[in-house]
Amino acid sequence: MPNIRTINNIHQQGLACFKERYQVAEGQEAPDAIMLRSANLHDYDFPSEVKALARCGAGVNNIPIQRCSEQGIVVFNTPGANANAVKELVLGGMLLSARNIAAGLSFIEGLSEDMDAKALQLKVEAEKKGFVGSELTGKTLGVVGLGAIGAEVAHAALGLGMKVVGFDPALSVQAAWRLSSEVECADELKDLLAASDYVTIHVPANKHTQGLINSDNLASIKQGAVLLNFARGSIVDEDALLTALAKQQLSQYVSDFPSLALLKHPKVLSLPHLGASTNEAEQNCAVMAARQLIDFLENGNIHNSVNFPNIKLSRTEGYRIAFANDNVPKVLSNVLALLSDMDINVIDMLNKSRNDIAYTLMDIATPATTELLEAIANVEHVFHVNAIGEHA
Ligand SMILES: NC(=O)C1=CN([C@@H]2O[C@H](COP(=O)(O)OP(=O)(O)OC[C@H]3O[C@@H](n4cnc5c(N)ncnc54)[C@H](O)[C@@H]3O)[C@@H](O)[C@H]2O)C=CC1
Ligand SMILES: O=C(O)C(=O)COP(=O)(O)O
Repeated sequence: MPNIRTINNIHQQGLACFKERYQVAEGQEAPDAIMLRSANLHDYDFPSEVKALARCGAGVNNIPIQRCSEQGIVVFNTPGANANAVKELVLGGMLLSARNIAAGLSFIEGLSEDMDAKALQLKVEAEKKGFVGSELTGKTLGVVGLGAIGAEVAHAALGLGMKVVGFDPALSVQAAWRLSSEVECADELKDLLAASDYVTIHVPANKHTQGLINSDNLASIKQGAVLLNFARGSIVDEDALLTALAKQQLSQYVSDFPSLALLKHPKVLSLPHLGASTNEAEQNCAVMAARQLIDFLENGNIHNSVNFPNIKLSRTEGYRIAFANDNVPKVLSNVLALLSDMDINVIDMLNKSRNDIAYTLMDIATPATTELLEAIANVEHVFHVNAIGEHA
């Protein structure tokens, strides 16, 4: 029976997918796979049994991908499964800032309950002029990153009557197909910043996007623009942000990632990383992650991995083995020669590669023995081998 260790709060519907065929628990011993959300695993010691990690969500900056690849651990995420939830909160963030909602709420919270009804009404009507806002319709939204979330935000903004400019030089063909032709494409990030009343960031956090919004770029931003960050804190350089707020270049920063330097800043609205925290998104992500893990553990198939190639080999007959190796010549032929020497017949086979990693699924006529698995593991450049399901 395979073991699943959970970290973070994983939606019950996702856990229910494993039925009684699996042992699933927080802190489960000898886990074949780990399911998690935002927990930081950079200093985590992976037990030797771990074959897969499933991030119930989009961002994988909390996972040491390179180390996982080296240890043959397949890392999955759930692209698009929480995009709608983030989109809705981004709309909320724009409205919070456009209509002074947070300031209005604190004003009301600060009123004394000792007032009579008439005094309350007079006070409200007298003070509301301090909270006059502006409308989103007719304004320009700049969307940095037009993947699953960026595209949804762009479409919702068009629906509100905003003009939308996007920037995404690495946009996938699939994502481009999803995008409305009404989204204008900026050639440079600076062009987007110069044209937008609101700028929202939807790129992954990695070494290329660290400090993507910096003093150089912020110098181009339209005077008084609002910056929204529901992607990751590291994408915005904090010193540059504070300077832009002080110089009124930016009128507000709305962020899902509170930081000590910004906590009490009057022009910063921070939320406690709530973008994907809806029942629907948590369920979508957990169910998708669980299904991907089950197909991997039971069939070796890989769908939505961030480090291994996608692969799907239908099960017909025989006994399945899977192995991963450095993506260099001769490994496959060496493994096939070994099978031939051991008089083992191959019924079906699929080999895929991605960057430095090659991965093979093979259905053989007889159950894989420990001797066979050890022999494959000893082939030069093979770094992981596994018998899928019941074997000898
Ligand atoms: N606040 C929250 O709770 C959540 C935050 N996120 C964050 O949002 C990020 C994006 O999520 P998705 O849209 O689902 O991912 P996605 O992978 O569908 O889209 C990301 C897009 O960013 C583009 N991109 C990458 N580098 C870029 C750059 N330098 N400039 C412009 N575009 C660039 C890519 O080409 C891709 O189209 C996640 O990586 C995660 O960090 C995701 C979900 C929830
Ligand atoms: O999916 C993402 O990238 C998120 O940031 C969501 O994080 P969470 O699952 O709510 O901890």
